[in-house]
Amino acid sequence: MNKVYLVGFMGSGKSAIGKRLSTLLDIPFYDMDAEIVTRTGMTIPQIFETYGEPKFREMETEFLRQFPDEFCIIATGGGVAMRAENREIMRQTGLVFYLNSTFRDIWRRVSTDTNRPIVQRSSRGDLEALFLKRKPLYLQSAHIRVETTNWSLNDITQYIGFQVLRLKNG
Ligand SMILES: Nc1ncnc2c1ncn2[C@@H]1O[C@H](COP(=O)(O)OP(=O)(O)O)[C@@H](O)[C@H]1O
Ligand SMILES: O=C(O)C1=C[C@@H](OP(=O)(O)O)[C@@H](O)[C@H](O)C1
Ligand SMILES: [Mg+2]
Repeated sequence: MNKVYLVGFMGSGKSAIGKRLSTLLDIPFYDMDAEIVTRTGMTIPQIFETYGEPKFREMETEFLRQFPDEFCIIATGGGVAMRAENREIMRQTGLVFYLNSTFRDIWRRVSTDTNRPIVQRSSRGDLEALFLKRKPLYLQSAHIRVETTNWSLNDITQYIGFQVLRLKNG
């Protein structure tokens, strides 16, 4: 096990926890969205608008395929665990944590965000349907499920850090 992957729906805390976890464990952190933004020189909404969602999904898979072998934290985007190839790469190259949140928390966090094109084009009902549809695939991709409701970012970070050290050294 080398990489630590965080998966889960938009707003479940993957990026925020990934960053904290990287500080706690003193290992590098990569946010897949931020990496794709840097590589393309475009924002996520611009990529969706210019090239379309399928091309963005291809960029995500390409990122996973080419990423070097190193002990690091990777915050995935919320759609990454939907592709079988992505799930396979993640499970074979690392330990996958699913951050499980309630839809109520998710909606509170993301509904006004303009940087998530899927939120922009969805009603609350549409987004909740997507949340329910995706959940089984997050579960399929993950080695460990983390319940985040009523937990602070620091609590969740400490818990995942403890599990990583336990599994890496054990
Ligand atoms: N457990 C939590 N407690 C408090 N705030 C949270 C929690 N999880 C996420 N957040 C906040 O919700 C927002 C979205 O989180 P983010 O890390 O961007 O999610 P993701 O990368 O999974 O889409 C951020 O402002 C983050 O700080
Ligand atoms: O769930 C999704 O399909 C997406 C989630 C986003 O990442 P976060 O989960 O970090 O918001 C980003 O990759 C893009 O807007 C698509
Ligand atoms: Mg994120």
